[in-house]
Amino acid sequence: MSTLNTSISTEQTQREAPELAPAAVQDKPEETAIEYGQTVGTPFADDAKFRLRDVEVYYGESQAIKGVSLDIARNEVIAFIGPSGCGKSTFLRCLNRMNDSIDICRVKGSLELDGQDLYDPRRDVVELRARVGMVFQKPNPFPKSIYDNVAYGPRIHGLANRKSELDDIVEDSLRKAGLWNEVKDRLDAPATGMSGGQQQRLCIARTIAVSPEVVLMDEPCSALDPIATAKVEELIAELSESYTIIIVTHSMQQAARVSHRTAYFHLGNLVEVNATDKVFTAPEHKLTESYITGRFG
Ligand SMILES: Nc1ncnc2c1ncn2[C@@H]1O[C@H](COP(=O)(O)OP(=O)(O)OP(=O)(O)O)[C@@H](O)[C@H]1O
Repeated sequence: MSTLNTSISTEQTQREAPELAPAAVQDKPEETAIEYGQTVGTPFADDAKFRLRDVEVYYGESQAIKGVSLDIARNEVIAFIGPSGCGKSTFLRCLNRMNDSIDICRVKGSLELDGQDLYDPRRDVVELRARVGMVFQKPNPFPKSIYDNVAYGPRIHGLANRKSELDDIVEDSLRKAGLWNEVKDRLDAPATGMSGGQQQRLCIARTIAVSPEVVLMDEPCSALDPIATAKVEELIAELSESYTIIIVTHSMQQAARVSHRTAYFHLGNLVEVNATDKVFTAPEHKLTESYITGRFG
């Protein structure tokens, strides 16, 4: 087990995905490892924000997550990658109990945030989702003004006593989301009139306005053009200084640019977790290697 280096520079975020090393795949665990739910690499961390053990998720009778154990360290950026349907989003949604809203979904296993049971029935889920915020694939601003989108969370959580305090939170959140200069003169304009990339950064501002500890991102750039994507990726690097960030992405280049560790999922199993450079240059598992070299997925 090693302590993660969780600092990441803008320069790192802008680098290209490293060249793959397909020759280095001999003597890797075969698919049999998956049958036993073993994960190769470094799934555990010294400074765990999330401690997740033997997590299983079912939709009715169908099992989507098959005994996944993983630590997510404080202030790390971890990317979840894998073929479509492998369970990345399902596992991500366990972390702020978004799956609770799906009637047929059952979550089993031990899931802890800061040593406390995430699924304790006494837990206030609204408070949990403020601590563990989420940014979705498609920007989903409320049909309100730019200001009110960001002020919404702080208002319902009672984070500001006076209008001036709320103004400060809105400005600070928009600055952190790299949006302040673009919108400061039109805070009363409808958010739906912004570009897609601006809307996504507004959704990030809305998420961070309630001072979360963790930000979950489910393919946050899939609806964005390359320029808007680059801005969001820069933002992820900046936010990683203050927050734990977990990002689901179909873009291996994006995972390579933004994350410290990468977790590779396959058919509901967590196959490999390693430092991102290692996953993309010298993966330990044959399935990871097959995926990153484009043999499937
Ligand atoms: N609401 C749901 N009801 C029933 N089954 C679901 C539901 N959501 C997901 N599943 C199933 O769970 C499995 C994992 O889906 P999930 O969306 O988590 O995968 P994913 O890796 O995020 O896929 P993608 O990359 O396509 O978004 C799939 O077989 C999917 O069909």
